[in-house]
Amino acid sequence: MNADATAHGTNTLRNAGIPLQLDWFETIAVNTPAAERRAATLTTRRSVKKEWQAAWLVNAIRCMDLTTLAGDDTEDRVRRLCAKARRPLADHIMEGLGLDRLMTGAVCVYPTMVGAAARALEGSGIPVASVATGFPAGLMPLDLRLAEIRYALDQGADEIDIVITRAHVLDGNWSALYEEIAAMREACGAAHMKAILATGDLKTLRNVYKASMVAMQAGADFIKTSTGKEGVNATLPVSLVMVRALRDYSHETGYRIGFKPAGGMKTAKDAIAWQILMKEELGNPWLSPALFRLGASSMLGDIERQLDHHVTGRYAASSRHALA
Ligand SMILES: O=C[C@H](O)COP(=O)(O)O
Repeated sequence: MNADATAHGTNTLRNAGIPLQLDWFETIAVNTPAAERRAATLTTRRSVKKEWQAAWLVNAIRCMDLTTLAGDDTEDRVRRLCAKARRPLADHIMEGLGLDRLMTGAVCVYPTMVGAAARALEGSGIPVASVATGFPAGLMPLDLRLAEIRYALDQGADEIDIVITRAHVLDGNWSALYEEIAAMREACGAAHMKAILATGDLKTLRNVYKASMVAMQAGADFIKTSTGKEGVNATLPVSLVMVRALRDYSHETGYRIGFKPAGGMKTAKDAIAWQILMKEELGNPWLSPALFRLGASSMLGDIERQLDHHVTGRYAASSRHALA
């Protein structure tokens, strides 16, 4: 195991991966109704109000991969997003909360936008995450997918969000999945790798557990639910199964793996629900950007609106909190 300093200065052990262990997941059974029931109770048993709510929302910003992954992205849009990542809340909200400094966990963009993001974030300490490997479908030859990782790194990416070949999961070809992810991890070098499982394409929660385990065995630093482009993106039952797999892997190996729900999360309520999941299933260490990221292109606006209300007692029109 090698010690690794994350972008936020928290020391953690980086997952080196292990040889493929089929017996850790081959016979796994997932009780879907029980997972759904457990996920449903997460948000009903706790009522988070006032200062506590504000603190959870500020933490959500610290853990957010502020994202733009659209076909009409431009360098201008990316620069505006980076400005928002540096200063996610209006001055009066920062003052009202008594905060001096706050920034997002990362900015997440397409590979051709990495250069613009890296320049705009220079000196901020905010990492640039790039999607790669034929995002979102991953249906490209492996050598081109690996070359895309190298391109993004060359442009200045600090983190790489890879996509897996869903067919390997649907066909139960675990060794092909393992080999692919291990090759990607090697191409990432020192950059942390998040493995996007595209859970909405994987058909069963059992497949979600198995794909999570293979990704971690192959050396993923984070497992991530979705690209934001599948028909169904991040859900709490899927996330519960992934964090249980993560907990099992950590228990077996001692490595702490990060979790990134992504896709379709838009509200402050979502931000709190996923943090409750992390706290209840894994504990406080998984509420820091080193081990938890919320991948979202349009959640920050609602969080800012709720924090504005907390500080001023009034709801501002959503147009006042433009972008993200
Ligand atoms: O990785 C992040 C996701 O692509 C963001 O999805 P979203 O646009 O639905 O928030």
